[in-house]
Amino acid sequence: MKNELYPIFVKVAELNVLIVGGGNVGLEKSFFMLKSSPNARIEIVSLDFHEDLIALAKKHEKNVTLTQRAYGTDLLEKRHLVIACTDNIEVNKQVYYECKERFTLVNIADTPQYCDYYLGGIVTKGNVKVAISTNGKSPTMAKRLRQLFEEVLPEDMDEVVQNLNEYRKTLKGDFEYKVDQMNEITKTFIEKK
Ligand SMILES: C[C@@]1(CC(=O)O)c2cc3[nH]c(cc4nc(cc5[nH]c(cc(n2)[C@H]1CCC(=O)O)[C@@](C)(CC(=O)O)[C@@H]5CCC(=O)O)C(CC(=O)O)=C4CCC(=O)O)c(CCC(=O)O)c3CC(=O)O
Ligand SMILES: NC(=O)C1=CN([C@@H]2O[C@H](COP(=O)(O)OP(=O)(O)OC[C@H]3O[C@@H](n4cnc5c(N)ncnc54)[C@H](O)[C@@H]3O)[C@@H](O)[C@H]2O)C=CC1
Repeated sequence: MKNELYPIFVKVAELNVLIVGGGNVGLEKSFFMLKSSPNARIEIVSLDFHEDLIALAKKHEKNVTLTQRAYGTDLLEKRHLVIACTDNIEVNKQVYYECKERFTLVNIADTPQYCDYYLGGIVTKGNVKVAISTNGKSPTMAKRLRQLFEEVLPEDMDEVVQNLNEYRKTLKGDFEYKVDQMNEITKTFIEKK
């Protein structure tokens, strides 16, 4: 079997994200989304909130709001992405079906059959980001791979891409010439020692 998921890099700071459920799982999902995207615009709705989630929301108070109430369909209005992780399976399923009706992308955390998309392991080095998925087969391995890439991707990775961006601006010539030049100077990166 091969992973056929299609990764895209979404500007969550410009979208409306709803998370339903503010317990352990809600905390984990919010934590990793905010680690990758500190300006993600998120509303978290829950009957009650994990204390670490309250602290996390405070740290990101510009863009993260906590709303204490039960899930209701009205919450889906104007949402791009929804994640549900309540401890009530019926509520999670309701969120899933109501999102599907609206063509809103939905993830019922930790329940692959109720996900339009999966959250991945994410490594960020400045402008460079690597996202990892095991096709839902082993989230623990996604975490381990994330930790591995955090170690092995060089710290100066960001400097390299910044310099390439600057260098490209100095090039005169048509698009094809620029592509050739950019490929030429980055060739050694993949050459075997
Ligand atoms: C399908 C997916 C759907 C989704 O949630 O998006 C999903 C599903 C499930 N997670 C479960 C549990 C755990 N999840 C983690 C951790 C992470 N899970 C994440 C993503 C995903 N989890 C999606 C697939 C991603 C892919 O394609 O690989 C990460 C990468 C991203 C994130 O959560 O933001 C984040 C690591 C972040 C990081 O460290 O970088 C750990 C590890 C730990 O906590 O140490 C455990 C405990 C170990 C265990 O139980 O196996 C269970 C079992 C629940 C049960 O017991 O019933 C299911 C259901 C199932 O596997 O069937
Ligand atoms: N904690 C874990 O690591 C794992 C949890 N799960 C499952 O994931 C689900 C969530 O787990 P936890 O986050 O640990 O549970 P939790 O009990 O810590 O959090 C659930 C949250 O959902 C909220 N909630 C319940 N009904 C609601 C409603 N109608 N509207 C809005 N919010 C509502 C509660 O107020 C609570 O904050 C559970 O079904 C659990 O069995 C699965 C695998 C691992």
